[in-house]
Amino acid sequence: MTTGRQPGTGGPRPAPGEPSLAELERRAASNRRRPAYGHDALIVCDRLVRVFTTDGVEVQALQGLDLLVAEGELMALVGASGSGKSTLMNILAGLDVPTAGAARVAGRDLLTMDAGARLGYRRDVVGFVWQQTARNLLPYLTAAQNVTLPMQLRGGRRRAARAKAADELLSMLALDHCRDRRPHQLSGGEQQRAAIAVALANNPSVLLADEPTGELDSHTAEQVFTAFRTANEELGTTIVIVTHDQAVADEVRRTVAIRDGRTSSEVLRRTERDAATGQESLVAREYAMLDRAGRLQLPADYTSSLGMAHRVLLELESDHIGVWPDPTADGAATEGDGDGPAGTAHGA
Ligand SMILES: Nc1ncnc2c1ncn2[C@@H]1O[C@H](COP(=O)(O)OP(=O)(O)OP(=O)(O)O)[C@@H](O)[C@H]1O
Repeated sequence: MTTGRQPGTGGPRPAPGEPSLAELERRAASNRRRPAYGHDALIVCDRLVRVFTTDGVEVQALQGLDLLVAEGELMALVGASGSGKSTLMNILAGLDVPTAGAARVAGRDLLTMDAGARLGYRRDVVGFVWQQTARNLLPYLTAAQNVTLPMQLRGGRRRAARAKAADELLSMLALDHCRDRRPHQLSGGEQQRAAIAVALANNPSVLLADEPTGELDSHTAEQVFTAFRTANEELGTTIVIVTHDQAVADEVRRTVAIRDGRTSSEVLRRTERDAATGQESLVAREYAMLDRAGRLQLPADYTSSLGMAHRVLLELESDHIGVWPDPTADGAATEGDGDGPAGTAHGA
């Protein structure tokens, strides 16, 4: 990678009101004094690596994945099959251990926990909802008994208190009528909502869900998603949902895409109010991820359309970085093609 212009080696003077290069350098230096990565996040994945070895063949399921999730967030993870989503969820659930990197959830270090701490973590800190009902609910227990079971296993609450807490959870998720039914007497959507109640039984900090609406029609999926939203809003539970369901991904404020074992892009949605009409609308914007080494994954369709490969030219401007194809490369778009920089990284 070649930089077209280095700070301090010339280039146009900043326009009035724009920061000087000395100012940009000062800002860069102060960035270096920032607190540790993810110090205030509830979930911190720092250059997470997971390598599986089967019959001597290595698969790098996670390849230095960075992810921060704030307390109280409700967010979605998306990505093609094999991109590493389930591997990440299994690590966050305390069911698998990363090969390298760091992972912390609610202050617990997922790499160094011993078996006892791991058990406590799975019982008290995280709850999970899987796609397959059989993994979520015991078939011979009623919905209420399924919800009280994790409380019983944890201990500390009397029977009446457990029953009351289970009733409250089922009621919050609009499942009062299912209280005394066994899983086979519940619809698919009711089963998944009961699974959410079970996952919330011990009031975890984090609720993880892997394809929770994968086997449901869109109307039922919507009801299940509403249950997640209720848990997030009423109990403040931080929720991470892996999904292929675009409708679910569109409902949350932040959707993180994973590609080849790394976070590659994020879509943030926020409500904006039109200053003139006062009308509110939801605006979604896609961001590329800049990792802590400064690496940026440019979308393949952007780079291929401009013939970018291996080397690019960078240009630092006061408010963005321009990314240009290497004019010496075979097949690269020649300078003057198009009418602007090949790619830009505003604010990067
Ligand atoms: N236990 C394992 N042993 C060997 N390879 C594995 C194992 N688990 C996952 N992998 C491999 O790691 C990569 C990531 O798999 P993972 O299941 O995390 O992807 P995914 O994004 O969840 O896919 P899907 O959406 O299909 O569930 C894949 O190449 C997969 O084959």
